[in-house]
This record gives sequence, C-alpha cells and structure tokens, in this order.
Amino acid sequence: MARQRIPVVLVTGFLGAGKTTVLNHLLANRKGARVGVVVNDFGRVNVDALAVAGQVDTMVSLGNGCLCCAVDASGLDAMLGRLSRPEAGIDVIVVEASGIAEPRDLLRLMIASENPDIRYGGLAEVLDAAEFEPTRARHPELTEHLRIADLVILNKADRVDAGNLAKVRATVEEFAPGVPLLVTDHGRVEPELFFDPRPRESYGQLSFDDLRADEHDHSRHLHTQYESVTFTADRPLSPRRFLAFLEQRPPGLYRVKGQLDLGSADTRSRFGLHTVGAFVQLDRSAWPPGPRRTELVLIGAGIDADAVTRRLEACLADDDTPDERGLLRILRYLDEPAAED
Ligand SMILES: Nc1nc2c(ncn2[C@@H]2O[C@H](COP(=O)(O)OP(=O)(O)OP(=O)(O)O)[C@@H](O)[C@H]2O)c(=O)[nH]1
Repeated sequence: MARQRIPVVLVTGFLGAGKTTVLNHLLANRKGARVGVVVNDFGRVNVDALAVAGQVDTMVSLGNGCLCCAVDASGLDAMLGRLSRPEAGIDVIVVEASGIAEPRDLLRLMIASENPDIRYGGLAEVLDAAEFEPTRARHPELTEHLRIADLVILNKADRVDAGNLAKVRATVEEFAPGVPLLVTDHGRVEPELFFDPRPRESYGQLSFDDLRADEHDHSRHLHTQYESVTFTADRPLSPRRFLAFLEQRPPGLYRVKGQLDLGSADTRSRFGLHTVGAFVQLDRSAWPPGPRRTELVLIGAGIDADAVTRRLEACLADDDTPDERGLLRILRYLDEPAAED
C-alpha cells in the first residue's frame, strides 16, 4: 500500500471573517478524526476540544505575527513535521492563517514543503457575507484570494437579508467560477468536506464527540451542505480522457480520492488519486490479487451527481489496449516518494 499522507487544510480570510469559528466548529464535530492545528494565537481556539480527546500535543502556535511572514518553507515544514509524526496519529492538519496572512504566500510555502508525510488539503477562504463589499472596496486583493481558493465559505449569512446574500453570492461566483461555495453561519461547515471520519471502532474509549453528544443542539443542524458521488468501474479508464476530466473539473468539485485502473499491464499500476481543486497527486502501488477496478469518491458542494457520473463513464477506455503515451501524460502527477509497497 502507498503511504497515507496527512492532508493540510489552509483556512484563510480577512480579519474577523470567521476563521477561528470555522476551526472551532471542525474541532467540535470532527467525528473521531484527530485534528492537528497550526494557529497564530491559541487564545480563542477551543483547546478544551483537543484536551478532552487527549490531543494537547497536536497544536503548534506561532506566538505573534502573521503566519506567512513568521515562517519560511523550512519553518512551516518544522511545524508540520511535529504534527505529522506518526506517534501523533493525526488525520488532518488545519492551518488557520491570521487575518493579514497572504494566502498565496502560504500556498506557496505549503506546496514547497518537502515533508513526505503531508499533502495539500485545500485552501478554504472564509468570507463575512455582511462585510464582503466593504472589505472588497478596502482590499481589492480579496478577489485575488478568491481566484486561488479551492472552497469558499460564505459565513455570517445570518447578518444579511436574502437579497443581499444573493448579490454577494453572485459576485463570489463571478470571481471564483466553479469553486464550491458554502453559505453558512457561525462557521458550521461539515467536516466531511475536508477529511474522512475515522471508523467508529477506532475512536478509543470515549471520544470528545461522545462526551458532547448530550449537549448537542439539534435545532442548529444544517441540511447536508456537501454531496459525494461514488464511481466504480471494472473496465480501465482511458488515461487521456481521465486527465481531461481532471483538468476540466465539474463545477462544485472540492476533492476526489480513490484508486484508478488506467489499463497499464504493469502489476504495480494501482494508482492512488488525491485531488483538491486543481491540485492532483497520484501514487503507485501493486494491485492486490484479484480483479482490478477503479473506485472513486468525489466530494463537493453544488455538484451535479448525474453529470459527474456521465462524465466519468465517458472516460472508460474503448478496449483493453494499454495507452502508454496517455499514461505518461497523466504520470506527471505521480508523487513517487510517497509510494511504498
Ligand atoms: N453573527 C455572526 N457572528 C459570527 C459568525 N461567525 C463568527 N462570528 C463572530 O465574528 C467574530 C469574528 O469571528 P472569528 O472566528 O474570530 O474570526 P477570524 O476570522 O478568526 O478573526 P481574526 O483571527 O481576527 O482574523 C466573533 O465574535 C464570532 O463569534 C456568524 O456566522 N454570524
């Protein structure tokens, strides 16, 4: 099996948009997953949520200053290294960038990371729906932030009426076309968008989620905000067609994970796939005995499940002849050091 890398999710946004609120919501609803946290300041993070789950060792604080100014790539690597060491048992790392952090710099640092145990988990830009226009007027770079976002969280929807919300939404969609957009309040984003819950039996004795189950306020439950599509195929995919699918992603798609049969005759051609936004990573391992098959889970917000399935069906190869040249093209996304049999 290829080594599991820990996704690192970047939560960005202007001052007061609700980044810490999103982080706290994820911590309180992590469904057994162990979350590592990088923040500028622990003051407002729900440290209790980590402490109850015995996770006090899974936080890194930067003290003062802006994340992207405070660290260079090796500094960020050192922090992520602490969180991604196997003993920490972390499933996902969330980096909360301070209100002044430049998302593009952070993204660069993240992509430049040489840590083989982590992978890019996406950049989520949090917006304050009520302050969106004033913030955009003061900081025109906000539209630049939207261009690099893999997910937009339009928060504080409770602070605007339906008409204004629709206007803000339309502007956001103009600057971030096809990017999944969640309209929410109080940071209530479903964690499954970012990471996979742990199977119930591996929770340990009593998880934080169990402890807080009684105090859960069901009136605040959201309708499911995300969709997932499962696709399986016993016939190989055409590498060229699938590459075209990846490069022209269906609107609303946030991440894809699974395994691909791209028709290679090689036994070591079970390709593990992880994508977030435009970021694609493949690893390679040996097929277990038995038939080969493609199995994918696609997760997003506002995706058209039937259209996605149809597009994937159209990626199936016409016959069993391996398309080695097509394979070479998609293999530029291969991340060899991560693959271990
Ligand atoms: N009305 C309303 N208030 C919210 C919502 N989300 C967050 N807040 C409040 O807005 C304030 C700012 O939220 P934070 O989560 O601290 O924002 P932040 O982006 O982390 O702020 P900085 O770290 O200072 O950039 C807090 O007082 C939150 O309680 C929301 O959806 N609606």
